[in-house]
Amino acid sequence: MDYQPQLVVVKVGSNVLTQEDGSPDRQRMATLVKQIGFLKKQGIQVVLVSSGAVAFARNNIKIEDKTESVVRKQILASVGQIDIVQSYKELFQQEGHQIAQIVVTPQDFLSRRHYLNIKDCLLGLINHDIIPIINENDAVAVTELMFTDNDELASMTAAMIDADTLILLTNVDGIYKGHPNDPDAKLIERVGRRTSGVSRYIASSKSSFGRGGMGSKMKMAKKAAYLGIHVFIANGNRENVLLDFYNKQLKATYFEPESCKPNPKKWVAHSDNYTKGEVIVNEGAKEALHADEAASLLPVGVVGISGNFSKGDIIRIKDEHGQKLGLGKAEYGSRKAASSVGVSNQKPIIHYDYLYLFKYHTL
Ligand SMILES: Nc1ncnc2c1ncn2[C@@H]1O[C@H](COP(=O)(O)OP(=O)(O)O)[C@@H](O)[C@H]1O
Ligand SMILES: N[C@@H](CCC(=O)OP(=O)(O)O)C(=O)O
Repeated sequence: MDYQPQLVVVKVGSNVLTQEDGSPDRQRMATLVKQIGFLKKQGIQVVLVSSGAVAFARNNIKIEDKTESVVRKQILASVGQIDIVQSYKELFQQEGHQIAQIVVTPQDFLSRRHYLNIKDCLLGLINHDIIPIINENDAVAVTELMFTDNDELASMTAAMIDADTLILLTNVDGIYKGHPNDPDAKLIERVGRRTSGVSRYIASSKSSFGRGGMGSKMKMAKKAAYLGIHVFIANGNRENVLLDFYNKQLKATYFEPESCKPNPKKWVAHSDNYTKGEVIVNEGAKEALHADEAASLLPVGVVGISGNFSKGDIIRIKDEHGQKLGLGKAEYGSRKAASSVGVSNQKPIIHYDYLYLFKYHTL
């Protein structure tokens, strides 16, 4: 953990920003803003991914009982987002910082070009010393068009801007070997490349306003660490959580980063829900992909193609038993791919730099 952070993505969960009765916890928000101000004074750039839009509006507006749940959420989020950003604006202003609001949907990450547009915008803001505050555009992102939660959005953002650190702030100190309310449950302090069996400790229970739960936090943390990012799951309700991070005294579950991966691989890794087609591979290809040596996927190991995809689209890789193995960017479209199934001496259908295997984030 001995490194000097320079670009940090901090994600704040709804629970950190709300009191037990569900009302906004502006005191907590102020404490976090002050600490982000401190990090910035030390020369560390910070991007904030903040939940809380729904939670900030929940106690403020009365919605008719008959309102459909999706519309209810849309109303709450679009009202609450103003409040949350207004509060951040006032608090950051007191610390002498300017902020910018970015609201996104998963579709914004779909094409490489659009992805790079968001990246340019974020880096532009950072280079002008403005703190970007990101949230999902909950007013339009509904049902299957949503991020799993803001942990996914934060992990995507950290990978996109090549951040060195991702801090996921929630209402517990990290992942426990048991339920966090159980006094005998021990905190898992470090997760490395070879750590396994963590998922068995994850209970499906969520904090009262959380969306994805600890399972999604863990998956995203592991993915980001594989891509080369230092990841901490820590307790945003602890008074000095970000100062402790700076002083290397943070109580947290820390995910050790592996070697930093090229940016295109980071994009592919987060495209799980947006695939346009599938390639089915045989056992030999599966072994080659899972070997320690880096390997691209060649048509000779492909036994089937499905879906209608074009060059540049993200496709899913499955084995012959239907098990999902990973993702990659198609080097050619489905028609050409289908004609080269099983043929040797062909150019890769997925190049290694654009390949992501799910084995990297299972724990
Ligand atoms: N093994 C575990 N260790 C820690 N927390 C866990 C574990 N299993 C489930 N949880 C739950 O995960 C919750 C945090 O996830 P979530 O509700 O999504 O928070 P957030 O709103 O901060 O994103 C904790 O409040 C806790 O109840
Ligand atoms: N975008 C939503 C939060 C969604 C979400 O992922 O919440 P959380 O699990 O608390 O980080 C909002 O601002 O209310």
